[in-house]
Amino acid sequence: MANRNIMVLDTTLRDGEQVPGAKLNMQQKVEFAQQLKRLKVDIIEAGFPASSQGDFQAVQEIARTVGDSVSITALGRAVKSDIDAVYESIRLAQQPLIHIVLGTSNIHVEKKFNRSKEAVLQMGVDAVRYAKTLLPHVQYSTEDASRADFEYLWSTIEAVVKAGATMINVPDTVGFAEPEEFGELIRKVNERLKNVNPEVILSVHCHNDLGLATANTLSAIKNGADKIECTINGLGERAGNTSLEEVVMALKVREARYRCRTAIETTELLRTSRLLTYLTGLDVQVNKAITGENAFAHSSGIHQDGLLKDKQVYEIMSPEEVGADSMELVLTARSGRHAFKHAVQQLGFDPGEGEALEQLFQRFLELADAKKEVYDHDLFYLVTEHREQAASSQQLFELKSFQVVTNDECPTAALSLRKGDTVLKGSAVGDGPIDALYRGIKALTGLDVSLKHYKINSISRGTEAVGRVNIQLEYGGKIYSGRAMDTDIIKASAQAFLNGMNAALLDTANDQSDLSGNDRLSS
Ligand SMILES: CC(=O)SCCNC(=O)CCNC(=O)[C@H](O)C(C)(C)COP(=O)(O)OP(=O)(O)OC[C@H]1O[C@@H](n2cnc3c(N)ncnc32)[C@H](O)[C@@H]1OP(=O)(O)O
Ligand SMILES: CC(C)C(=O)C(=O)O
Ligand SMILES: [Mg+2]
Repeated sequence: MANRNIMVLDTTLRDGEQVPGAKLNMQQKVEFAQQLKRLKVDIIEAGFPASSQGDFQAVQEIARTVGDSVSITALGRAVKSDIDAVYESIRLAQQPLIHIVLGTSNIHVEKKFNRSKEAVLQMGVDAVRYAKTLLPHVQYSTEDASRADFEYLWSTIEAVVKAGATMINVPDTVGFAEPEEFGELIRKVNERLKNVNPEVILSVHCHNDLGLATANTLSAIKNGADKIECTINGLGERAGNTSLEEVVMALKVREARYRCRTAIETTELLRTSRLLTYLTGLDVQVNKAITGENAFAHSSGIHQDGLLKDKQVYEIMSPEEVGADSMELVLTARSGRHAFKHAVQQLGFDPGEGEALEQLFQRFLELADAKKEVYDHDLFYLVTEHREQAASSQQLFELKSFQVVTNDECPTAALSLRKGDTVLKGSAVGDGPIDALYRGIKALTGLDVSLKHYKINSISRGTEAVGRVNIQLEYGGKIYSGRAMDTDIIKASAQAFLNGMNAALLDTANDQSDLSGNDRLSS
């Protein structure tokens, strides 16, 4: 049996934008919509045009500039003026779709609208009839469906389908459903819907209040849903929406079980997630499935050993499949001899055997206990010092001291670095303290690097919180990462930048030795 196609509607620009702090301007929305097109989503929900002139214009601009090969929709209430705003904003797209929402649960009908069920149902029918005079494609969302009385929900669906709705969206608006129950709801709706009009597309829209959005969406797919609504990074009202990357990868990795596929270009997933983080300033938790920083990082010895023997031992999908760099082995005091040996060999050294290896490994453990994470340049020092090859370590930079003065006028950084036996001192001004620091480091090292990514997270609470800084820089056409942790976030920022530079220097040294056929770094 051929795999079933599941349509993907991305609502990051509508439900995702309902998150406090996630407000984007028009240019940012268009940039994100362009990335969604590269990701190959089927439908982009671009906004709620009746809410403000700014949102109307953003939806219109997305429809005009991005809506040539991807369907564009926007949301409105079951109110004529909202539907007019939706129509006017999306009509320039090639495949415009009007989206109308109206509550179906007793709570919504009684508390929000204070009307009879019949009156609310009629509002929905009238809204769909009106929308159909404007466009052929109309989606109707039965808001709060998972808490609705089933027979009332069904009469609403039947009535709006008869009025011309071409898509029925069943939302778990408040994230109340659990997977078995939601699957059963979709199975029942699907069964009846196919008898009324088999052409109508059945869609689901889940929220994550109990952390079940992905599970509920997958359960709905198993039970006949043709279309899913999701957001990148699971961004959305309250605890968020179904995370697009999680459902798409679950369908891909467990294809044999679901027998469903989406058109999503999975290698664009991480790029899309990073763009959203950059545009909104809302970070992804480090252990978030698929797009979290640690999603493909392995730090314990038994896992690292298994992965080095065969990636499948601890990897169910390859990082490259979602657009991430290849798997990352993070060296910590929980790492074992296999991972340590591998890292030393990657640097171009021979880690030795027997007693020699054991001595080196014990020194590594001491360092790892003190430093939490051990980076390439730490290993480099460890190995070269151990072998009395101090001359080779002349090329790496170490932070000796720094002072940053920050004010409105000209934030300034004064710092000194050590390079082998030489101490380099200098200062710089910048747009802010980190900018001043990085300008100073660049001037002292003389390395023409460009900073591509800077991220800081707090990894503990209180005034003693440890800041973890991750950077990416470009040097010689390649991207290098650096990270560092410290209770002083300015120090962590300087150290991460230097770690990235040292990684670039080590790589360059290795490339040169490869070219000359003379392994300069090995003993
Ligand atoms: C589950 C969801 O995510 S639904 C989408 C949520 N998105 C948004 O709310 C978009 C942003 N919202 C807005 O900009 C504004 O709330 C607007 C423009 C929609 C409405 O603003 P206002 O006219 O000032 O109304 P306000 O928001 O205070 O109240 C909502 C009104 O719409 C009514 N309403 C709510 N949902 C619907 C609906 N689906 N269909 C028709 N009327 C509705 C409410 O009953 C209330 O009407 P009332 O004044 O008669 O009691
Ligand atoms: C508009 C609808 C689909 C919605 O966002 C919800 O019910 O959560
Ligand atoms: Mg929602």
